[in-house]
Amino acid sequence: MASTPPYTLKWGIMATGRIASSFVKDLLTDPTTRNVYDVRHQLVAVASSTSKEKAVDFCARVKAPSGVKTYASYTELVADPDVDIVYVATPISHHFQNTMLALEAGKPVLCEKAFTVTASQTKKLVANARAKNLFLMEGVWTRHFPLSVNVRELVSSGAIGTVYRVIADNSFNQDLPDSKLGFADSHRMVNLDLGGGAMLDLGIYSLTWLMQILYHLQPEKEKESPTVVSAINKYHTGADEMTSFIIQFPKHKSMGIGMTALRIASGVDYGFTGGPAIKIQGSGGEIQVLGPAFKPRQYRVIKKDGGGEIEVVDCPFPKDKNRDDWGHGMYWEADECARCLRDGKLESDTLPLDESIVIMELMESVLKQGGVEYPEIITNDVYDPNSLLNTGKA
Ligand SMILES: NC(=O)C1=CN([C@@H]2O[C@H](COP(=O)(O)OP(=O)(O)OC[C@H]3O[C@@H](n4cnc5c(N)ncnc54)[C@H](OP(=O)(O)O)[C@@H]3O)[C@@H](O)[C@H]2O)C=CC1
Ligand SMILES: O=C1OC[C@@H](O)[C@H](O)[C@H]1O
Repeated sequence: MASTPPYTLKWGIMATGRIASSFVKDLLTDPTTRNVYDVRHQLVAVASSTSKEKAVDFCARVKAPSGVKTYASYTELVADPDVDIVYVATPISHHFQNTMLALEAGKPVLCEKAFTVTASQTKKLVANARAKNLFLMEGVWTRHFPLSVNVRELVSSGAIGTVYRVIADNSFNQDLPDSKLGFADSHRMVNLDLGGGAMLDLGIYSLTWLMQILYHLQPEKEKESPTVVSAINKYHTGADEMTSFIIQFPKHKSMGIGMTALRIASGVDYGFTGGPAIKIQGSGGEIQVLGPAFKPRQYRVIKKDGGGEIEVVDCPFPKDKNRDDWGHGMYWEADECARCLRDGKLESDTLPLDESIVIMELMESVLKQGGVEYPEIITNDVYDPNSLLNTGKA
């Protein structure tokens, strides 16, 4: 246990949707329930682009402590001097303009995945954060799980030899009769206006598994950006509903095979009975990761010379009994933000900004090869504080 008092990070929450609620409930859990003693979190403000009532209702829903400020605009939130960092929890379509709004107001940002709709937008966010000396991170929570940390360490230690291939799938079982999916056409999962489609929302997790092993662990001097080929089936809205891609690292002789789909599932029971959705294959063995690619719960290590023995490691998500037994797993990325801000770091070593740019370039290429096109208002990379995406008002 640390003897100095924990560093407190004061959060401002932009948007009041589903993931904002899960994230804030995680912020409000006691960090010691996950054995964290060096940092803690305080919710200071919540903003809805729609109305103050929505922000007030949100606070009630997450059982926020009294005194949290509520705003009816994102502009008011980013101007609040008590806010240390802004969490952007809007649809993907809005991330570029909303993150820029916060950076322009001098606020560090944690922005939900996918970072943006285009690579050019991500590059502009990164350039702006760097120019202003502000912390910025893409919110790919899975990277910060102890499970991911353990698996990366295992691979680095050579536990399964040289890794030559990673296979990862993140697919949702949303098939309905008449070629329909279980989302209304207006839903952010399939609506092009909101950056919808399997790749940006779910495929990013498959790509995360490929990249955190095959790219992130490469020594800095040998970092090799991969080439990519893809195949896409489109939904009737124009968004991608089934997307597969192969990334290749010629110098390292390695490949990653990524899949995502809205119509079928990632195997029976996310791999617990039907085979894992993530396999990390090396010259000396294999690591299998079980559970949904965005929230896996177990990994298995099978060594070539292990005589058939399988090491099974469960990685639970700590819950806080005093917060309705809540604990989703987003607190680890929040802890990472707190440690970075405490230590004066402008980016995380776990998901560096240059890596987010490479990831965004890959996703853009995957979608372009499949002919997916998003509307101009959400691909535009010119910041506009008065954009409908910032004000919510036409
Ligand atoms: N890390 C994870 O596990 C998950 C991450 N996500 C990511 O989080 C983001 C938000 O997803 P989610 O919370 O499920 O989405 P929701 O639709 O539930 O919420 C989005 C919120 O954004 C705000 N918003 C602003 N403009 C619009 C608009 N035109 N249409 C809809 N909402 C708008 C709204 O809040 P308000 O009216 O208050 O401004 C709304 O409540 C996405 O980027 C998604 O990829 C989503 C789910 C899981
Ligand atoms: O990020 C995500 O992970 C969990 C899914 O339920 C959600 O749709 C997606 O946005």
